[in-house]
Amino acid sequence: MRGEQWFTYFGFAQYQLSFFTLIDELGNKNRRTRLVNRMADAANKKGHIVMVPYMAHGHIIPFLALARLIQQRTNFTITIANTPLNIQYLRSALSSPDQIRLAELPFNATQHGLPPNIENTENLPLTHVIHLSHSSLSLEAPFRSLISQITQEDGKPPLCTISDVFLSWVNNVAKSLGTRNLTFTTCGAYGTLAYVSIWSNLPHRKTDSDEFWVPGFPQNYRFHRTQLHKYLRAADGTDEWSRFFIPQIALSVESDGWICNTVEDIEPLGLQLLRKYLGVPVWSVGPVLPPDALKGSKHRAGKEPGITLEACMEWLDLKDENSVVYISFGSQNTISASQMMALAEGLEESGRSFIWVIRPPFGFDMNGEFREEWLPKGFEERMKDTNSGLMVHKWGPQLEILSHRSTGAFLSHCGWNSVLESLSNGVPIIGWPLAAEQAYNVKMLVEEMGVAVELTRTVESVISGEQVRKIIEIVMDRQGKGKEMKEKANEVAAHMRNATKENNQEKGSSVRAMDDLVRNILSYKAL
Ligand SMILES: O=c1ccn([C@@H]2O[C@H](COP(=O)(O)OP(=O)(O)O[C@H]3O[C@H](CO)[C@@H](O)[C@H](O)[C@H]3O)[C@@H](O)[C@H]2O)c(=O)[nH]1
Repeated sequence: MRGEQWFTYFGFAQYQLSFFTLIDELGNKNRRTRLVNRMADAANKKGHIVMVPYMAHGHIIPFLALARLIQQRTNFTITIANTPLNIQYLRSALSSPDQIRLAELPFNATQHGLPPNIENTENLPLTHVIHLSHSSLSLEAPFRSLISQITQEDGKPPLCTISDVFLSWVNNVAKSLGTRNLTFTTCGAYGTLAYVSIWSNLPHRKTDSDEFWVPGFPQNYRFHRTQLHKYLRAADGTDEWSRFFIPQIALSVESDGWICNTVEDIEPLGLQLLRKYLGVPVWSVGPVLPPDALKGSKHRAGKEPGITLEACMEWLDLKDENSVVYISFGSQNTISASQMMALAEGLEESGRSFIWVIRPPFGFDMNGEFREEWLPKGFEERMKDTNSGLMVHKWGPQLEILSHRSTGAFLSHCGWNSVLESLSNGVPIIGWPLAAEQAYNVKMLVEEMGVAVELTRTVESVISGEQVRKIIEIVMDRQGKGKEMKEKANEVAAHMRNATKENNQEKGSSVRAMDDLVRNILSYKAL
C-alpha cells in the first residue's frame, strides 16, 4: 500500500493457478496438452473488474449479487468501490477472507451539505437525495487514483469497470485510463428505458395533454403525466435534478454495453426496445437477487433490534397459506401521514392479516421515533391483541417474508428489487409507486404482465380506507382477478427459475447471457 493513495484497499487472498501444481502436472506427458490449455485459460481468465454502485441499498445489494455471480464463474479479481460507510455495510456481507475486494473512496458528507455520516439514500428526504447524488461526483478523482493504482499493481488496466446508470463519470475514467465500461442497470428493461428516455427528452410540463409519448416506445404507446414524479414534471434542464441526471444518463448511454437485472421471458418488449434504443449489447442476467449474506436483518448491525427474523417467521408460520399481505415501501421511501392513516384503516377493515414495515411519514425524520398519532387510535395494540397485524419498524426481513407460504400479496412501491423478489416467489403485487421509475414498473406489471393492480400514485395522492380495503379484497380473493394474478405471478416465477437453470442438459437464458457477458469482458483485453 503506497502512502499517498487516496483510498483504502481491502485485498484478500484469491485463487491462483499454483506454480507447483503446474510443475507436478508437467511430469505427466499425457496431460501436457490439457495443461497448456489450462495455462492459456488461466492467463485468459485472469483479470480485474472494478464495480461502482450508486449509494443506495436498492443499488448496492444487486451490485454485490452481480459481483458474486461473476466471481462464481470466473477467476477475475473483483473490486467494489464506494464511500466508507457503504463499504462498511458491504463488508458485513462478505466472509473473511473473501474473493471480492472492497475499496473505500474518501467522502465527507458535511462538505456537500448533507447531515454528518450520511452516505446512503436510506431514510433520506428527497431534498437530500439530490444533494447526495451531486456529491457522488466528488468520487471521480479518488476513483481515478484507484484505477491507476490497480493498473500499476496488476501491470495492466482492469478488464473493465461496471458502473451504475447514475455514476457514469466512471465511464470517463475507464475510457481515459485505457479500459472499457459497462453500465449495470439495477432496474428492469422497461423501467430503464422509460427513465432514461424521459430524462433525455425534457421538458414534460409542456406536454399538452395528460397522455404523452416517450421516445423509444412505439408511437401508439402512451404514458400519463401523473406517472411522472413532480421533480420530473418541473425539470427543464437547469434545476438541480436535471443538472445531475441529464449528464449522467447521457454518458451512461455511451457505455460499451449494459447489464440488466431482468429476464428475457418476462420482459420481451422492454428488452427489445431498450436494445434498439441503446444500440449496444444488453445482457439480461436476472433475477439478480440478494446474496444469502444479505438476507434477514442480521447484517444491519447498529440499528435498533425491532422484530427479529425469527419472530416474523414464527408469526407467519401460524397463518394460513397465502393469507397475509406484506407492506413495504423499500429502503428510502415513505408515504404521507394521512395516507398512513387511510392504509391502517383499510387494513383493519379488510380483516386480513398483514406485516407492515413502517417508518415515520413523509416530511418527518425517517430515522426518528414512531408516533402513535400517525395511526388510528389504539391501532397497534388492537392488531397485537387480535394477532392480525405485525408492525415492523423501519426494516424487515423482506426476502424471508416474501418466500414464506403464508404471504399472499405485496403492497409495494414497486422498486425493481421488490418486484423481482415478489414475483420470484409468485406473489402478486398491489402497486403504490412513489418515485424514480416505479410508476413505469407498475404500468408494465399491470398492462404487460397482469401480475399487479395499482392502488394509487405518489406521496401527494388522497386515498381512503375503503379504497385500500377494496383493492386488498380483489388481490387476496382467490377467485376472479385475484386468482388470475396469482397464476400469472406463478408463471413469472417459473420463467425466472428457468432463466437461471444450469445443468448438464440445459442452460437458462440468464445463464447464457452471463456466459456471453464474461466472453465479452475477456475479449476487451485484446484491445
Ligand atoms: O424493510 C426492508 C426494506 C427493503 N429491503 C431490501 O432493500 C431492497 C430495496 O430495493 P427496492 O425494492 O428496489 O427499493 P428502493 O430501495 O426504493 O430502490 C431504489 O433502487 C431500485 C433499483 O434501482 C429502483 O427500482 C427504485 O425505484 C429505487 O427507489 C430490496 O432488496 C429489499 O429486499 C429489506 O430487506 N427490508
